[in-house]
Amino acid sequence: MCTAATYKTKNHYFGRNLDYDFSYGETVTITPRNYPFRFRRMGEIPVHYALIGMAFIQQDYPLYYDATNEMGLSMAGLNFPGNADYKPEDPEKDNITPFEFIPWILGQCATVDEAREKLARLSLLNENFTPQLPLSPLHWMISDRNESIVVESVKDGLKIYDNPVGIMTNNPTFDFHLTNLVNYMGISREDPKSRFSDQIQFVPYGRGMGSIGLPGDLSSASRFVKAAFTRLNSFSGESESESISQFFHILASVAQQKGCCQTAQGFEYTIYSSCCNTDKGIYYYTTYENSQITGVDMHREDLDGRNLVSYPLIEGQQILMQN
Ligand SMILES: C[C@H](CCC(=O)NCCS(=O)(=O)O)[C@H]1CC[C@H]2[C@@H]3[C@H](O)C[C@@H]4C[C@H](O)CC[C@]4(C)[C@H]3C[C@H](O)[C@]12C
Repeated sequence: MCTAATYKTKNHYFGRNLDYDFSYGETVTITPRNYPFRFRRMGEIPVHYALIGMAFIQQDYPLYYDATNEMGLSMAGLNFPGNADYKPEDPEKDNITPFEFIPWILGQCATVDEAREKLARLSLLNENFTPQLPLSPLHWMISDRNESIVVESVKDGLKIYDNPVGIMTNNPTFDFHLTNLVNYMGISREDPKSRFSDQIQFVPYGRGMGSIGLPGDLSSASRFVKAAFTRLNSFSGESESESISQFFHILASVAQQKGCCQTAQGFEYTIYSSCCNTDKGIYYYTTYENSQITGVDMHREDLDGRNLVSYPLIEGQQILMQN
């Protein structure tokens, strides 16, 4: 399971929980402007926007999970098993493999509107990175500081949804999540008013009772509702510290603790949580065992370089002893 989110104060923030049962060895990866992006069917883009995000580097290629470019456009891929359907080559379209999708959009687009133009010609090509690294079934959220969309390549084509909620999780398709949210319209941050019956008057016996019924389970549908409620009711100051603290709290509301979701390989857990200040190009993260927020600033690197820059995750707790 995974959850992605956006958040805006003075700056704009984009990030996600990466929930899975094992790690590929991903690193915070900066792709500078002059690293040549070679596409399987679309030739080479020698110069493009610089990117920062989380990626698994293979054969000197950044396989991004989520990233932001220097213009503040961001993108995250989340699992979409059983629904993702990638296509054979279509001579009428821009054929991009799913693992090239983040570089293709973030390398060239500054806004969601520009991404929409590229998406109008796009087909997601059914071609593996290598036989050892087959394609993952994914869907994506793309966001700038003003709006978000969701992209799903399914049996009957490429679907693009406006995402007014600024949250995304996993299955089923995105339209379900928006409809499902309506089931929770009675939930509120305020004390509930009794509408049970006019024959009996209820008085709340404690705080937080307006949110009774908000789901707390780990399913994708429930995480969507919980994260949407938390994000849409979020209140924080505008400083960097207050904003990223609030962002990590939104993600924490749907984080997964080891042991609660069993898989064939073990347990699904929140391997990392990320929060990118998309205006400043600073990528913050925590890991399951490192609650300290660590940051990597793309503008401290040579963005005109040609080589990938990779920061291994700091994974152990950084405990500050106070005595
Ligand atoms: C597993 C990750 C998604 C996490 C998630 O959504 N979990 C939910 C599980 S569930 O539905 O609820 O069961 C996805 C997100 C990005 C994916 C990676 C990126 O797409 C980059 C490459 C792409 C290659 O084709 C496969 C390896 C890979 C390195 C992918 C492995 C894996 O599928 C990742 C890491």
